[in-house]
Amino acid sequence: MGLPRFTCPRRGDGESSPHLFVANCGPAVGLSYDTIASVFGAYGEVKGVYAADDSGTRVIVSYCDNISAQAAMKALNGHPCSNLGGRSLHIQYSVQSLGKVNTTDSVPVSTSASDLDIPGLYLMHDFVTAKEEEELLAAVDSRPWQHLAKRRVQHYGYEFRYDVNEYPPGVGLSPHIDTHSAFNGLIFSLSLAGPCIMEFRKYTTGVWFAKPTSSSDEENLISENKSNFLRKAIYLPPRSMLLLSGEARYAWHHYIPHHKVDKVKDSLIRRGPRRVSFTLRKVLEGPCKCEFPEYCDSQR
Ligand SMILES: O=C(O)CCC(=O)C(=O)O
Ligand SMILES: [Fe+2]
Repeated sequence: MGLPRFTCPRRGDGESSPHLFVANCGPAVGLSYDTIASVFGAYGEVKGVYAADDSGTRVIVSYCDNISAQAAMKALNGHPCSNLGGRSLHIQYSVQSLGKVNTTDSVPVSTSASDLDIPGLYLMHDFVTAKEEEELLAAVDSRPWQHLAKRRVQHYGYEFRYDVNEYPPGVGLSPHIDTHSAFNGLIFSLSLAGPCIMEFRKYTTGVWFAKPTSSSDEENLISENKSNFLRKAIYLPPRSMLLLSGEARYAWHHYIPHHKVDKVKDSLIRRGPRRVSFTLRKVLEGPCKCEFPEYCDSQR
């Protein structure tokens, strides 16, 4: 299956395109493609709304003609839009190129940690029973959630530890390494309610510094050179426990793609209404002394 391919906006693309590259807009910020199509439809006939990348926050709105695109650009660029939850969109012209993007442009997803061959990575299936899962979900749902831009969290212990994360469909997490100087060498993550895939990246030239949720990370993600890292991915079913230790914890970025459907071997697996993860970390006393200084904020 293929989708139309659009090139990133370039200087000089001018106002000659019926295709708009729209940032700060998409399922990861709570705007469905139907809603976007209907809002942009006020300025002309919309041929389609497509994901511009896998961030969930950038889309291509494709009109039948340039005039409609110009009208939408004028009306919507940089202005808070009440029909889009008050969001201000950042719009640029984009151009459609020949050919199709292969939507399977993703790394093969393994179902067991041993297939990935990343030292220190472990996945235990059925770590809790269905009954325990239900009880854990009921326990967190009885407590207040804190709303972040794309997901909800609950903190236990220290305030900066995001120990329970809730991801709605289509929402993931930008690539990051949990800060070495803040937490010790073991990070556990228990997946409940819905599945997802987790991608691991080892950057071969330098480190890609990132905080998980800032929009500038998404900019970095789009512009990064995809050949400078190794990629591997694993399927995290509900009730499984992931352990990141050693090299997996210290040297590999982990990333949850912003997908609604994941391709796992030959199956397409829908994310489900939500995924809740219990992330368990231990606060580190003193500097990190890991064996991966090139990735370590204590040793740089
Ligand atoms: O949701 C998960 O399984 C991982 C969360 C995570 O990586 C984090 O909070 O740092
Ligand atoms: Fe993390």
